[in-house]
Amino acid sequence: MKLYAAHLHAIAEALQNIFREGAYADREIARVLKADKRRGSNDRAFIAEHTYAIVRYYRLYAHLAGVEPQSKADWWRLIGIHLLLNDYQLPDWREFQGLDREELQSALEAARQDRALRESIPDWLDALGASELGEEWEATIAALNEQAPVVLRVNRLKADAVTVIESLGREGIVVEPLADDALLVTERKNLFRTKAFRQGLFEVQDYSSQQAAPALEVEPGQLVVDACAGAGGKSLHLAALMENKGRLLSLDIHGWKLEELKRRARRNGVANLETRPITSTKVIKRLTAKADRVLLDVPCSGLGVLRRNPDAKWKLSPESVDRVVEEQRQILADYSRMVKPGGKLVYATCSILPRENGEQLAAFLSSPAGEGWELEEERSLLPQRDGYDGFFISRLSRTR
Ligand SMILES: C[S@@+](CC[C@H](N)C(=O)[O-])C[C@H]1O[C@@H](n2cnc3c(N)ncnc32)[C@H](O)[C@@H]1O
Repeated sequence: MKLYAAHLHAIAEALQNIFREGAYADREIARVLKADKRRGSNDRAFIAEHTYAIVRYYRLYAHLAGVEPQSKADWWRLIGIHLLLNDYQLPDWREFQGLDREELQSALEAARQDRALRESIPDWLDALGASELGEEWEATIAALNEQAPVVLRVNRLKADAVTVIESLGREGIVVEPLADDALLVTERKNLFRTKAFRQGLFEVQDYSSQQAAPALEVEPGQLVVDACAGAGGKSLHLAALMENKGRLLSLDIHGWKLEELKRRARRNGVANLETRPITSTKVIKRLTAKADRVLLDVPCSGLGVLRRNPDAKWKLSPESVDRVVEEQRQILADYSRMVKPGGKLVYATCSILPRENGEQLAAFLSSPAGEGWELEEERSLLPQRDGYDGFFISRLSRTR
């Protein structure tokens, strides 16, 4: 593809804001793309794809460039390195002067000897991953640097797989059945503009994430609480599994996320969902021993979804991981009380660290709060083994 200076300017601006102004990569890319409405879908895809790739390989590229980028010229240098390593022919522009493909290749070979550099992650994260996952870490972090597959979940309140496949097919988008209600998108296209999406026939949701709601074994007519609902990816799935019958309470500490969930619920034809922001501990206390089912899709490090959110590598710290582990402990201890005896709870994370997953659960079960609970099932999903996001899903039942 021909290189356009305007695209590279947009990428440099996004990178500066992500790395120096603390912007989130997804929001910043959306902002940059919105700023110039004349761009076509190929231009937009180019900017998004290459910005993400440079965020992902930031440490490696900065090492090869020999700079900690601060200025526009520095970011252009990183962009040039990225393009050269991805077989682009660099135009004869002043910004790219001094960049040489062969020199770069030999510097890359040397850098590859060091895993943290090769995989472009901070040293502390490499040490943490190795100590937490042992031999599995090397393949896990390599898989987390690959581009994520795009998976859809058919909204069974409105459609079946065949309807979605045919509707998207009419708009030139090919999807293949994957398993259950999951469809794999074989070519990247803007799915959100399709008729099928606007009609609420599907949601974009990774296949690992699609396994959380079914694990809760909900039944139509139950009282189900999704206690960390966010914008509701899993609430929408729960409502479909409940066939719109019973009560689904979606809670979160951030009311604005629940507003987004309400919009999505309308599009999905969900009729049994109520949102409730957690404004005080009373919201949880009032539900003590009331729920048949509780989903705890807790805040986590997000290390299982680095493919989608590569900037998390640069935003996390050992301290922030410790903090989130403590939040999870608290949520598990307090929110599990909402389950009534005989009811069930799913504890899930999009992390690959045993500290946030199996160890967190084991600590709960051996604590006073875990008395009267039994572990029914636990599964760790790894990108290199299972093919999708890193995820942890466990189900507990309350015996008394
Ligand atoms: C992993 S995200 C949830 C994603 C969501 N379930 C989905 O499927 O789209 C975790 C959510 O927990 C929320 N959260 C953080 N601390 C919380 C707390 N103490 N109580 C309830 N929710 C909390 C965050 O705002 C965030 O939306």
